[in-house]
Amino acid sequence: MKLTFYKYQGTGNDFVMIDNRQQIFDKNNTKLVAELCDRRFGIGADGLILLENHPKLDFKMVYYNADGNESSMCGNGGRCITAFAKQLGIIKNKASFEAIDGLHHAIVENDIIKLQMQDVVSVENHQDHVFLNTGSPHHVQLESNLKELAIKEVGPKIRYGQPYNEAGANVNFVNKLSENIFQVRTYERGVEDETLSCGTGVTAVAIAMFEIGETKSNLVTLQTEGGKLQVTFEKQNDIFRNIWLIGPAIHVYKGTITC
Ligand SMILES: N[C@H](CCC[C@H](N)C(=O)O)C(=O)O
Repeated sequence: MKLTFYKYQGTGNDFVMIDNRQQIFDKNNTKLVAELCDRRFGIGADGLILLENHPKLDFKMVYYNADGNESSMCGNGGRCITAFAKQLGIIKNKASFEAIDGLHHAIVENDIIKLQMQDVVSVENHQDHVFLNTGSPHHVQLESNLKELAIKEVGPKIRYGQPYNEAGANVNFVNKLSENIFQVRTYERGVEDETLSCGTGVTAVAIAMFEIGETKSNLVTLQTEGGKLQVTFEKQNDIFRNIWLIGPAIHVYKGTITC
């Protein structure tokens, strides 16, 4: 089969995007998804995203990690699919779409996409880390020397360790640069490697830093290996609402592949 795909990246978190409105893609073919995401034998990406029709909303988003398995919400992917929908002429500068964690609204301002994330109702503040779910599960811990951090060794130990085990969590290491600017490195579940940024991850970091008092600002800048992201939110009665993930989403190239 000849497959047309679009390569997108959001602060270095990259995706194979497929217009699946005609339902042409074999969604149960985990091996195919992993092969397409393979950086040596395939196109290469952190994940694969299907854009599908929705009966009421602009579109539906289906997300797969690079290991080929469908997974939880991808924040950078949500920003990239919004840019993709605009490129396809499905939307102009606003979108409402369904993802695995529910309804999302998005706003396009040139290359910058603002994506509304689901509310966060629980933030677990542990002794040496914070755990919360921003559409995907995230472990957040402060780490002063991110430059020297052996993330490929330390990341999996936490991702597979207690209490996450096989189901796992994404692991975010944070260094505070100023009152409302934090440097972040992320080891991602399902990619099983460091990604240059993680959208639900930086959202988790911003909320976690506010929760533990490392910032009093509700507009937080996250410096990732792949670039700058911003997160805004409001905390009302112990619930974090009106959460927006803001940053670039770039079309890299369009291609075809026989598979
Ligand atoms: N790997 C994550 C999903 C993608 C998250 C990330 N790419 C983002 O931008 O939020 C997980 O399995 O929980």
